[in-house]
Amino acid sequence: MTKNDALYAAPLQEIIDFAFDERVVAVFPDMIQRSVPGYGMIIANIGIVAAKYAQAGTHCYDLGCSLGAVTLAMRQRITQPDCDIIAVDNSPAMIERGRELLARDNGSSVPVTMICADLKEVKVENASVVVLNFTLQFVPPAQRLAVIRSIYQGLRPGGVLVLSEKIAFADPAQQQVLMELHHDFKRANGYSDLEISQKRTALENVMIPETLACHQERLAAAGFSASYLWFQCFNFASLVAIK
Ligand SMILES: C[S@@+](CC[C@H](N)C(=O)[O-])C[C@H]1O[C@@H](n2cnc3c(N)ncnc32)[C@H](O)[C@@H]1O
Ligand SMILES: O=C(O)C(=O)C[C@]1(C(=O)O)C=C[C@@H](O)C=C1
Repeated sequence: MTKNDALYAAPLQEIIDFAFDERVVAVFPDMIQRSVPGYGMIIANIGIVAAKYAQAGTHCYDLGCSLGAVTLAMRQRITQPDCDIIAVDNSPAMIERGRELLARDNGSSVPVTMICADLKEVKVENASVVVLNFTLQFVPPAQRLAVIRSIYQGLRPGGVLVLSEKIAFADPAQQQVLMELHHDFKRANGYSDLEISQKRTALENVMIPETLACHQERLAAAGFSASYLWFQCFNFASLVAIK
C-alpha cells in the first residue's frame, strides 16, 4: 500500500510548509529511506540500544513515532520483563496508519500504546529508553530545552535518550560540502533537482537543524552527564545521552 514519493516532482505554483499529512503518510517509508542517509541502519541499531538500556518494569518512549519504525525495532529487541512502549505523534494520519502496521506486528509480546498527542504534553515517567528519531528538529528551538529537561527528569538513573537529527555546521565550508553530499545522496536515490529544491523550501520554516555542539550543550544543560555520537553520515547524526 506504500507508494513512491513524488510529492515534489511536478513544479508547484506555491510551496506550502511541509506537514505530516495523509499525502506524506502514504509515501513516508519511501520518502524517509531515500532522504535520510543510514535511516535503516539507525532504526535497526536503536533496537540494539533499547535491548541494552531497557530496564525491567519501565516505559520506553518513541516520541515523534510517525509509523512506528523505532517502536517496532525496540519491540523486537527488548527482553527485560514488564516493559512497555509508549509511541507518540501529533499527526492523526501517522497514528492511524501506525496503528494498522502495529496490529500486523506479532513477533513480540511487548505492549505498545500509540498516542496522538503533542510530545510536549506527554509526561515522561519511569522511563529507561527515550527516542527522538528526527523529531526534535520539528520542535521550535525555544521549546527544545524544556523538552529535553522533561525527558531527563522522567528517565531512571542509567536510562538513555537517543537523539537523531539533521545537523547544521558552524563552518560555512563544512556546511556546504556536507549539504551537497546529502543532495547527491538524494539524487542517487532518484530525486530530481526540482524535487530536492521544492522540498527544501517546504521544510525551511518547519525543520530547523542545529549544530552538534548546540545539541550536546543542551543535553548537558538538562543534566545528562554524557552524550556520545554513535552515528553520522553527511549532515545526519545520532547521539546517545545517558543519565
Ligand atoms: C521525521 S518524522 C520521525 C520519523 C520516525 N521517528 C521514524 O523513525 O520513522 C517526524 C515526526 O515527528 C512528529 N512530530 C513533530 N512535532 C511533534 C510534536 N510536537 N509532538 C509529537 N509529534 C511531533 C511528526 O508528525 C512526524 O511524524
Ligand atoms: O532534509 C531533508 O531533505 C529531509 O527530507 C529530511 C527529513 C527528516 O530528516 O526528517 C524531512 C522530512 C521527511 O520526513 C524525511 C526526511
